[in-house]
Order: sequence, then C-alpha cells, then structure tokens
Amino acid sequence: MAWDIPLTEYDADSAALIEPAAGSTSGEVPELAVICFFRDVIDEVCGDGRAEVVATFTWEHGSHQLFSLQVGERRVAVFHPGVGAPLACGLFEQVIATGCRTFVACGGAGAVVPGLALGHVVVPDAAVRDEGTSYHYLPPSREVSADPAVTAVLCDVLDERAVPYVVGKTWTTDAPYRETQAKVAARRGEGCLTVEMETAAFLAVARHRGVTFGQYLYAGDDVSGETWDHRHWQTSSARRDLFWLSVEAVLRLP
Ligand SMILES: O=P(O)(O)O[C@H]1O[C@H](CO)[C@@H](O)[C@H]1O
Ligand SMILES: O=c1cc[nH]c(=O)[nH]1
Repeated sequence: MAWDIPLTEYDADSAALIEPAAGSTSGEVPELAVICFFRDVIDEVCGDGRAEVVATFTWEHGSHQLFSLQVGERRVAVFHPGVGAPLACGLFEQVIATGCRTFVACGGAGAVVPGLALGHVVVPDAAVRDEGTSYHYLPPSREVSADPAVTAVLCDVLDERAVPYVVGKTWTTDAPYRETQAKVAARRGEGCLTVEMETAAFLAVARHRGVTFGQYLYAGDDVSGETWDHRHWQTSSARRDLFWLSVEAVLRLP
C-alpha cells in the first residue's frame, strides 16, 4: 500500500528561505565539538567558569551555551543540543553555521536487545529513520548510515581504553511514549540494538552540511522486556566516561 505522506516529498532542488544564523560570538569558536546530552556532566565540566562561553543560541524555551573547553593544548566546543531531533538539529545547524566542523555526540538510549547492560557503550553505524527531521535533509530511505571512517576512529579510542562496546544499528524515534512491544520486536528484528531520538537526524544533517559526525551511546533504560525497566539510567557513571571518550575521539578526527 502506498501512503501519501508529506515526509516523502524531499526537495533537493530549491534553496531554503531561512539559513541557520551564526550565534553571536564572544570568543574564538573551536572547529571540534562534543554534543553532550548530559546536562549534569556539562555543568560539572564547563560550569562556574571552568570553560569559556563563546556563543549563545536563544530559543523560545531558553538559551543554549556553546562552551570552549581547554583540553591540553587544544580547545573543544561543548554544547547541549536539547532533546528530540528537531531541536537538536536546529542547534546542530546553528553551531555548524558558527564555525564548528567536526562533531562527536554522546547520549543515552534505551536497550532494545536483552543483555545490553546498563552503561554498555554502543557505537551506531546506522540509524532507522523513524523520526521526521532527517526526511528534510536526505531523500526517503529506511536507514541512514554513519561514516565508516569516523566509526573506526570512535572504535579505536574504545579499544585503546579497553572499554567494552558493540557496533550496531539504532532506532531513532520521535515518540518515546509509543515504543510498543510490537514495534520494539520489529526493530530488534531488523537489527536495532538501541532506541533514542536524534541519531538518524544528526547523520542526515551532517551529510547535508558536509561536516564530520560520529556518536557514542550508552545503554540506559531497558525496553526489551514485557515491561519497561528504568534502571535509573540517568545516574549511570557511563555518562562522564562517555563525555571524555568523546573529547578524545573528536581530537583524533581529521
Ligand atoms: O539521554 P539522551 O542522550 O538525551 O537520550 C535519549 O533520552 C532522551 C529521551 O528521554 C532523548 O534525547 C533520547 O535520545
Ligand atoms: O528515546 C528513548 C530514549 C531512551 N529510552 C527509550 O526508551 N527511548
């Protein structure tokens, strides 16, 4: 059955009316950036003047700061993208327009497969596009893949640090409260390890804008069983570790 769905009407030919504006900057913007979903870790690492604020992006709900963090001899930008693909990609677009070119994101995700322990690291090499944002950046397709060269660098960092991980597909959804048992089983059947809300869209924007992007996820809550297991996933110590692994990875990306 063919459905008449607006999201399939990708327009590759005409220019957008609104281009993302660079944020007003108050310092030098690093080319390397970590997109960090963990507010607690950003506060700990960048808060109270520990990193310089080099740009601010204001949306209706509030402001997002772009930090410049000194790491050894180099500087890495850090920002929280908000939750969900439209907002996260809006911020991603603005940060690209402000000058960052190479990105590693770190975030949490639900475990779709049983046995993925809390905190276990997942490197997504593809994402199922069960969200809307990516369809405005790439022609319709079921999945979008990550850049294998970037995935290889992210894996090298984990190998060198002896961090256990798995490489695989993630399911990007817009509706975390509509992860039904049947949907979870179907996504598991097509090879998904995790579910989250941004990866497919980030990959699509990165490809459209020609910037380098990779992502680390950690297994948080568990949606693989008959009932949801919260696992207190937002208290996992994996978050801080994943942030610093992301810093290390972005410093290695060309
Ligand atoms: O913990 P983070 O990385 O935010 O990840 C997941 O959790 C949020 C939903 O609660 C979405 O952002 C989803 O991707
Ligand atoms: O989108 C998400 C994120 C975490 N856990 C879920 O079950 N879904």
